[in-house]
Amino acid sequence: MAGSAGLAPTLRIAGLGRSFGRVEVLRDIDLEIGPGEFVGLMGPNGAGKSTLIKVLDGVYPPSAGTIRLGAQQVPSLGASPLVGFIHQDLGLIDGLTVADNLRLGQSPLRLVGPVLNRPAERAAAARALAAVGLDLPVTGPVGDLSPGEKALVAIARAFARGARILFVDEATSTLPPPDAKRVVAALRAMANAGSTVVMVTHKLSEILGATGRVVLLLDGRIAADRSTTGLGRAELVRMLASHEKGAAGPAGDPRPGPADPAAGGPGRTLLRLDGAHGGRAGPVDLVVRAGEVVGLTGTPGSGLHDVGYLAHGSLRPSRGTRTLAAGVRTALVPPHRETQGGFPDLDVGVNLTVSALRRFRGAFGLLARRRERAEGQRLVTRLKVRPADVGTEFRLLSGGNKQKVIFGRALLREAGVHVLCEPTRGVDVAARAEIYALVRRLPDEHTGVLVVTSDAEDLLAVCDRLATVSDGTVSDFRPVDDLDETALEAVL
Ligand SMILES: Nc1ncnc2c1ncn2[C@@H]1O[C@H](COP(=O)(O)OP(=O)(O)OP(=O)(O)O)[C@@H](O)[C@H]1O
Repeated sequence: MAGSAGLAPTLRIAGLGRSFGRVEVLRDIDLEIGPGEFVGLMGPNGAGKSTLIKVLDGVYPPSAGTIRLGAQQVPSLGASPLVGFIHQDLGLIDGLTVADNLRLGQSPLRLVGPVLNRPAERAAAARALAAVGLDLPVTGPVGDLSPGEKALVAIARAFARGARILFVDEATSTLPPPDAKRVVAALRAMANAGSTVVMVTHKLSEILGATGRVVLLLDGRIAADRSTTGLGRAELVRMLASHEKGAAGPAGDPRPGPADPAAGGPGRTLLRLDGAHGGRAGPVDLVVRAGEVVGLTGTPGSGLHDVGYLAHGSLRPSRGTRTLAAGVRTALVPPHRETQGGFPDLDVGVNLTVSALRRFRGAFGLLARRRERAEGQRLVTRLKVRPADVGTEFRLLSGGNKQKVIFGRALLREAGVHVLCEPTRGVDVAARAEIYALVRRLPDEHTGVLVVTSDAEDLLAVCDRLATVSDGTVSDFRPVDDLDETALEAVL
């Protein structure tokens, strides 16, 4: 892996700041990062991590400060061929081949005149892939690759174009654990070969397992910058928690287990799928009862999320049946917040309450606006949405804060069956603990929960029983107490 890389130049950032209107999102950022460093950039949702990356990329000019690459002061790093940026949207085109994606934006290799040198392009593509430990046909479409392979192709492309400093913004947050591990291992190999990697992540295991240095951003400032040598999980959680009340860590409170049958649940079946087919899923047999949290996991392409949509009702079974108990409503946290989540131009308050307006209707069907806003504000505070104001436009929120609002909206619906797809995607350590606590409190004699996620930590923290989805079908359920994270990853 990561063959003949030249050394990365040293990056020096001094006094960097960025404001939007009167809001100072980044302040006094000083960082010096040398060749071969693998830096993990952490911080709560809304701390300014993505804004920092965007300022460095040149998307936003800085309001203050300087950026130096080697000996040279530059307005941003985006124009330098020595620097690559990998955003969550990887910038690949599914319909093009791997080789064409790797050459995207560059002039084609030619034999003579207009005649393309396809063999040379393919050979260069194979070399680029080998540098990230990928061995797959370069003539196949990128659309056929797994999400992890796509991320590796994006990294290979940056590297092949000469990048020796790589910024990776939460590229692993949507990947199942085995894929995320492959990506992080490829980045580690690049750093070992003399490149510089700066990776934004909320995953403590990635910081501790792969990086050599952690930079903690809080409220737009650097709150800690230290080597990860000798740093343990507990201390890392403490670093975060010392600034974020409630960041008890992903373990959080112990899972209480299914509601006591003597107290009325679990037992009553709220939802059942019998031989249901829809999208890539089917045949699916599934029961969600009151008082329990049921978990489903699987790899991308397994039909996992389609099982969620079938359960929620947004996907109608083309065959088989879906039965909801009388009077039971469903609520959904969709897996892809950027495209399915919110109303970008409406404010956070409306985004929270829009699916639950009937709760706020009084006499003559009039909306009790004040009560609606107060309820929204309560959830904003509870879920630690930043900025903590129901009046903020949804589109201005950071990724993790959008996720919290979408989760809050599902809570407000007061449904009988909550279908939560990837409920903690992109949220910080404190919000994750809060979401776990809220999910654990949901099931009662009227309410059941279905968690559909590739995140093993979610399943272990909140579920009573779980099964895997593969080729669209659901395996036998196992009590979660029979499994640990390693066992779960092995089934994925
Ligand atoms: N164009 C903008 N106008 C106004 N405020 C903005 C704009 N872009 C970002 N912000 C604000 O800047 C803050 C930092 O956002 P940013 O996306 O950098 O956070 P983050 O640390 O990457 O969070 P996450 O972990 O949730 O992705 C947020 O409060 C966000 O609302």
